[in-house]
Amino acid sequence: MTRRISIRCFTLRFQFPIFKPKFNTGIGIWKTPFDRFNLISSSISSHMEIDKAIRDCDDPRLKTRYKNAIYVIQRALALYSIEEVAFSFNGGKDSTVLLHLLRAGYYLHQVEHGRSNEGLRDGEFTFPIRTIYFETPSVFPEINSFTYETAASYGVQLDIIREDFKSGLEALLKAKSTKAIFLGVRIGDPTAVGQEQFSPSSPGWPPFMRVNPILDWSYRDVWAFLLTCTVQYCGLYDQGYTSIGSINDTVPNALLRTNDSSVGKQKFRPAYMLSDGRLERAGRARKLSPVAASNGVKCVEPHQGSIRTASIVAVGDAILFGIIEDQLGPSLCRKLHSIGWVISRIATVRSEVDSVAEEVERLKSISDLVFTYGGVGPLHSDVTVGGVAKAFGVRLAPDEEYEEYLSHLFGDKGTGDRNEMAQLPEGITELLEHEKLRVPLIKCHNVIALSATNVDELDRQWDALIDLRSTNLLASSGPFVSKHLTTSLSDLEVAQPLSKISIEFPDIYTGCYRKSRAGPLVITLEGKDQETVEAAMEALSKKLSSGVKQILV
Ligand SMILES: Cc1cc2nc3c(=O)[nH]c(=O)nc-3n(C[C@H](O)[C@H](O)[C@H](O)COP(=O)(O)O)c2cc1C
Ligand SMILES: Nc1ncnc2c1ncn2[C@@H]1O[C@H](COP(=O)(O)OP(=O)(O)OP(=O)(O)O)[C@@H](O)[C@H]1O
Ligand SMILES: [Mg+2]
Repeated sequence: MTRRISIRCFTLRFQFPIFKPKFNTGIGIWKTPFDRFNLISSSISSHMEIDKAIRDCDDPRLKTRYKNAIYVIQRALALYSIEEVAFSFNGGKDSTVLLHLLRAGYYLHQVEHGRSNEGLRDGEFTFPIRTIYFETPSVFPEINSFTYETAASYGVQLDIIREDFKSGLEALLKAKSTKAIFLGVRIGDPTAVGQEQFSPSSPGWPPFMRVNPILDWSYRDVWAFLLTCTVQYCGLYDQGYTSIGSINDTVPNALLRTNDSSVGKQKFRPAYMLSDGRLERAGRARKLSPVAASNGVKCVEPHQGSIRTASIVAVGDAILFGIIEDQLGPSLCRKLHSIGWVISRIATVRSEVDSVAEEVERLKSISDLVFTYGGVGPLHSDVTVGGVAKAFGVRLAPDEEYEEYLSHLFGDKGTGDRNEMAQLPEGITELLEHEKLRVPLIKCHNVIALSATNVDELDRQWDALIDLRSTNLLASSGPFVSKHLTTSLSDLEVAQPLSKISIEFPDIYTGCYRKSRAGPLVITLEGKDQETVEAAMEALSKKLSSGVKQILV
């Protein structure tokens, strides 16, 4: 059964190695960022040396990524003339990688066509591809100066555009015949969803081909390349920035914060120290709460006293057929309730992609967080992740970071060449890592796919989620205060006074149950504010007068 297999999958112990870039460049071995500064002066500047640095390095994954990216660049240069292509450069790390790939790719393309001297001016290589930079008033000054300085260093002629992307591109295409634009977009970027290495611009945009040579590169590939090639990158990345937007929406990544507060100012480790590349954009949502950010909705930070809602989707035919009794749902409800969250719905669905997708799609728009459990694993009935992808309208794509976790768990006992379990919703997946978890939890916007298959595992995953303070996912919204009352009155006698209380105290939840038909009725009043709950209880006791047996706290 799915559930058993999943238990086995996730109970082995292993430690995912923090990304330690291999700095063996053939020039020297870097150990610390400090060493890196010493090396900058001897940094590689020639386009040929980029190619050599990669060939000489001992990182097979980087070599493969490089080879594929160069292949895409060469295909583009074969399909379009040099006048018909442009490069969209903004000084960010991804576009810096692409700049150097284009330098190497163009050189290799020329060599292939027996024209290795073209593009050389006074022994210096002039970057031959028209380069566009959309400069905005809200750009980080460090990014702006890096963009200009880099352009000057590598003979790049920058076309500065001070319009929005669409209008700027329209004007560019009118002025100069541009058929293809190179971009440093990578899978995982919100804008990458649905893109291939060659993707026509979207409907409504001016017509050109978007060429994405590093689409399949991971965060660590980017850093492995920049460090291996010893090329300069914008200094903000050494100050904890991991993905850079505008000054209004970008802060250093809290996951890189150091404990050193001696100087009274927060300090951050460099970007390449971030171990989980999926959290690269964690510094890109300063003004949004995590939940709202993932919904694309603007709202204030979560605060004590506000109501936060969760929904739960249990996936499993075995629950619906009555073969197993679901214990995780009630346990999760108790946990959420204990931190003041309101559970709006708990639904159990068949182990079918469409059933999961339908429920998740509905609940994700009415809840702050949706939890799923069941249906995670290697079996054909393990459809939850596929259902979540479908709910968000994205496809499943291989996820290297996750694959690495799984290969640590399974070794060679994977499921063949393509590990289906390592296919995650493309462009929207965040891996929630924690030392208590053998495998990180999968989070897609406001949906968390729990892999727990029993209450112990659920406890562990819950503790990890609570502990992930940097994500502030499960911030307490202020605990509920409750008071109970027992009465010997009948339901009919209680009905009217209770409905009056609901009207008088709209913020109070009321609930009634009897342990047995003949036993007393237990009424619960619950709310966030102690005084209101007490006032409601007093009002109710007065209304029931002699029928009240006991008030319990
Ligand atoms: C050269 C270029 C071409 C773009 N083409 C498209 C496009 O075809 N469709 C689209 O929706 N967005 C397009 N965009 C916009 C990007 O997808 C994205 O909105 C932009 O890079 C801002 O990303 P950010 O919000 O992460 O800063 C393009 C941007 C640039 C610079
Ligand atoms: N203002 C801009 N001018 C020119 N190109 C841009 C601009 N903004 C984005 N792009 C293009 O879109 C790509 C993706 O942008 P994105 O912000 O994801 O990456 P980046 O800026 O290179 O690196 P980072 O993720 O660290 O910010 C860039 O590599 C670049 O090709
Ligand atoms: Mg950027």
